[in-house]
Formats: sequence, C-alpha cells, structure tokens
Amino acid sequence: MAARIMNLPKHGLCHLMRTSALARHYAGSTGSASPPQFTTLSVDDKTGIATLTLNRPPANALNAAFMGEIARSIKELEKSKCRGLILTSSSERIFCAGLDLKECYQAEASHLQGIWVALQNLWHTLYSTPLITVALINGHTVAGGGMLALSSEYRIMLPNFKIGINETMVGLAVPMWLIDTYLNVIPNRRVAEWDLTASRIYKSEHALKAGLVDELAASKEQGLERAVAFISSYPKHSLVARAITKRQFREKDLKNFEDNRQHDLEIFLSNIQKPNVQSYLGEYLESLKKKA
Ligand SMILES: CCCCCC/C=C\CC(=O)SCCNC(=O)CCNC(=O)[C@H](O)C(C)(C)COP(=O)(O)OP(=O)(O)OC[C@H]1O[C@@H](n2cnc3c(N)ncnc32)[C@H](O)[C@@H]1OP(=O)(O)O
Repeated sequence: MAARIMNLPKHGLCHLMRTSALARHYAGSTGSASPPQFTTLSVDDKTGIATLTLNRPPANALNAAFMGEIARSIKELEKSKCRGLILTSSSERIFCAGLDLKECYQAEASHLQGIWVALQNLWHTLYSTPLITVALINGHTVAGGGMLALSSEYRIMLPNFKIGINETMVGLAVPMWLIDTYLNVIPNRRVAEWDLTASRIYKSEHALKAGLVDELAASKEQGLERAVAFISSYPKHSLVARAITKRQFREKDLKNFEDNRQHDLEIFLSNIQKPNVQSYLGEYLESLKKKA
C-alpha cells in the first residue's frame, strides 16, 4: 500500500475575542499552521483514501485544538487528490466521548467560546465536505462523538459499543444543526425527537437495526476493508456529480446553521455557564472518575 503520513497545519485560537466578533472571525476558518498533536493521517495514494485516526487518550474528548486539527485535515484533504476519508480511533474502547467536559467545567467564558466555535466549525467542515466520508466506529461514541459519526455519510461499527447523543443528560440542549444531522440519518421525526430528548444511547447491534449505523464489522481490520469498499464503490467519473448531489441534500441544514451561528453560540454560552448546569457537570465528572 502506497501510504504516506501527512503533516498538517494547526489552529490558532484567540481566547480574548468578544462573542460576536469571535463567531464572525471563525466562520469558515479552521486556524493557522503547526504539526498535528492529536491525530495521525495516512493517505493511500493508489486508492485516494485517507484515514484520519483520532488519538487523544483516554477518551478522544474534543477540545478546541483537537477539533481544529481534525477540521484542518479535512480541508487539506479536499485540496489534494483524495476521494474519501475514513475516521477512526487509536483507542480500542472509545471512538470519541464528545466535548472535553473537564474543559467545560468552571472555565472562563473565552475558553468556552473557543470550544464551541471549534465544534461549530468542525461540524460544518465534516458535514459539508465533498469527500466521501466513513466513520469506522471502533469504540463508544457519544454526544460530540455521535456528531462526528452522524455527520459522516456511512457508519461502520464494531460490536458491543455505545452510540448516541446524550446532551440533555448532561444538562445541555441539542443544537438545531445537530438535530438536522440526526434527522438526516433517522428521518422518522418521532423517533429522532424521542432519542434526542431522552438522551437515548444505542448498543451497536440495536443501532444497526434502528438505522443509526449502516454495518457492523467484527474487527477494526474488517471495518477498514468495508470502509474502503464503500468509498471505492463510487466510480471516478461520478465523483463531481456525487459531491454536488450530497451538497444539495445538506444545503438547507448548512444554511440554517449559518443563519443562526451567532445565536447558537450565545445559547451554548448562556446554558453552559448556568450554576445548575455547572453543578451537574461537576457531579457528572465525579461519577466518571468514580467508575475507574
Ligand atoms: C447547549 C448546547 C449543547 C449541545 C451539545 C452538542 C454537542 C456536544 C456536547 C458534548 O459533547 S457534551 C459531552 C458529553 N459526553 C459524555 O457525556 C460522555 C461521558 N463519558 C462516557 O459516557 C464514557 O466515558 C464512555 C465514552 C461511554 C466510555 O466509557 P468507558 O467505561 O470505556 O470509559 P470511562 O472510564 O468512562 O472513561 C475513560 C476516561 O475518559 C474520561 N472521559 C470520558 N468522557 C470524557 C469527557 N467527555 N470529557 C473528559 N473526559 C472524559 C473519564 O473521566 C476517564 O478518565 P480517567 O478517569 O481514566 O482519567
């Protein structure tokens, strides 16, 4: 396999910017350059398929630097000759545990802004990319991790893991763009509403039945083979038309998001800083620690 590891540029978050300026500043921006810290990227030159491996132990929890790195890799791949992207994890247990809750607890408003804008940008970049995207979910994936999986076009999951969007359980409302993303996969509005209001978490086998994932694979190796097969099933001559068609399906959600980007940031900042949400976050973090 003709594979290469790419070094891609890094983010440069300025935590001192005011809310509105910040949202404007980061709209369409994924930051400036420096070597990757939390991901590895390999590209197979023969197939044009890239594999981006999330590597921020122990839980691939998303902080601003990590999210900026993922988004920048996607943007770089779009400029290259790549046709497809496989997202996977270096951990054998966790694909992604969502936002880094430790960084959301008792944090400065400017830090929270940086996290949320990075999440918005990552969602926008992944959801809108013309690349063929596959999430190879080789571990638990919840909340922001669920967002990564659901924003991809195809999901292959290993058995006995959990997937879902549990924001309400953490005391946070699910943003509209994430509801739209969920509906793109589970178009039954009643099921989607129930899942998201109840913070429903599916086991792999049930997620397959519900249509939340597309295939189960017995191992990561088998999952990678299936992901390559999925991406390769699109003939070369169809790629431009395919990308335009994908964009058309997702355009309304992307526009809704752009129209409400600032408002979405304000809602997050107001919710996450409420004393009851912060106090619940503290207890939740304690409960995660006690499990160990
Ligand atoms: C206002 C609008 C809000 C809209 C929100 C839209 C989008 C995103 C929001 C979010 O993402 S909120 C994040 C919510 N995430 C969670 O609730 C996940 C919590 N974690 C788990 O449920 C479990 O850890 C797991 C992912 C199911 C894995 O379970 P497992 O038993 O395998 O591992 P643990 O022992 O629980 O965890 C290992 C290790 O990782 C630390 N950790 C886990 N999750 C997080 C996290 N989200 N942030 C920071 N750290 C996390 C956990 O504390 C353990 O650490 P150590 O004790 O080993 O140091």
